[in-house]
Amino acid sequence: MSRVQSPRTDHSWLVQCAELVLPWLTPTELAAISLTCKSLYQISKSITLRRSSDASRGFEKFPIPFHNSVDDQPYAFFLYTPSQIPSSSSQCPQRQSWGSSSAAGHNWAGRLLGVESVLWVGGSGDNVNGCDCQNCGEEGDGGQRCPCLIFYGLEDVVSECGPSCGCGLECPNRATQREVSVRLRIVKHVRKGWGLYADQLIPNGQFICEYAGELLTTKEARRRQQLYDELALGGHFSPALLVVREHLPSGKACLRFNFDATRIGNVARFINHSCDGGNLSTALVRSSGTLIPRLCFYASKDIEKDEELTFSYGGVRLRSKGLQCFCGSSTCFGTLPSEDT
Ligand SMILES: C[S@@+](CC[C@H](N)C(=O)[O-])C[C@H]1O[C@@H](n2cnc3c(N)ncnc32)[C@H](O)[C@@H]1O
Repeated sequence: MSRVQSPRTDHSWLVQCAELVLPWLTPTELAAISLTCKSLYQISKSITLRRSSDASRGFEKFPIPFHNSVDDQPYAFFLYTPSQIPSSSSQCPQRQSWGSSSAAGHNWAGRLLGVESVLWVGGSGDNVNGCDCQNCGEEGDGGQRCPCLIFYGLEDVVSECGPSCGCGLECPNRATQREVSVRLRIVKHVRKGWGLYADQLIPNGQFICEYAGELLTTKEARRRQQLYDELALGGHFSPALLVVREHLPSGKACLRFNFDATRIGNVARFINHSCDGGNLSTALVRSSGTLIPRLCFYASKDIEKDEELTFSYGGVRLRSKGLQCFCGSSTCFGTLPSEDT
């Protein structure tokens, strides 16, 4: 004879399902479901707490918490990728689990469904101390010498080992390909929105992070910029679409890259602008064997704990109605840099 299940058993089944499903929901969906019953309210609350304690969803070395004493938004919602991803719609995920108690400790590619990093180097390989190049790992006057590490005569272009080398992530010439290794937090400012802050002393020259996000075609970047401009008009929307132009020594534009971290990105999407150049410098980093460079951020001076990390978004202000700048520097221009893409 079959027994009728007790309400208590049904309830624990609901809780188990909720623990599996709710981490995939957006904040709006989570808020709606939390209104349905006391148990789901409690689960949603603990998911919200976990989300606000680590923006990186466990992908980086240290948790990167949100702090907000301005309003009641506990965290900013976006999908996390530690490195660039191509933007073709079939490869970009619509959802990513975030806020489950067992979220940490997995390979990121597995959690960002359907997406492979264009620069991900899996496994450490046999030759963990350097790449396959003849002189890799030799100590020269200035320390490590590797033919893969070439400066093109321009301060802001750097080359690292990449997929065409036999080395793994431990190679000293892959400094920008590992996790974010400094302690950071994300703090809300009443006028600038969220910003990225140092949670430790960061020495001059230290690599901070790359600008990870979707790599767009220029056509798609233009389409999105139009959309973002319209959304920004209504306020409460912070686009994170960055266009990088690589110039030939002659000064003529040579290559253009469009990185969009608005929907999918990493912590770099929270770095605000400062008209005085801030405390970060940028470099385009090329890994041998890859075509697309990555934009990387380094400390351009010693940065104190609790200091905001900022850089200059550029010097061009083409739009007459640019957004107001609140960088607070003595050289503040009044409006944010803006350019039609
Ligand atoms: C890449 S996002 C930076 C993170 C952003 N504050 C957020 O809340 O997500 C760029 C946007 O941040 C805001 N922002 C950045 N720097 C600013 C500044 N100095 N003054 C005012 N707003 C700023 C603008 O809305 C800009 O479009």
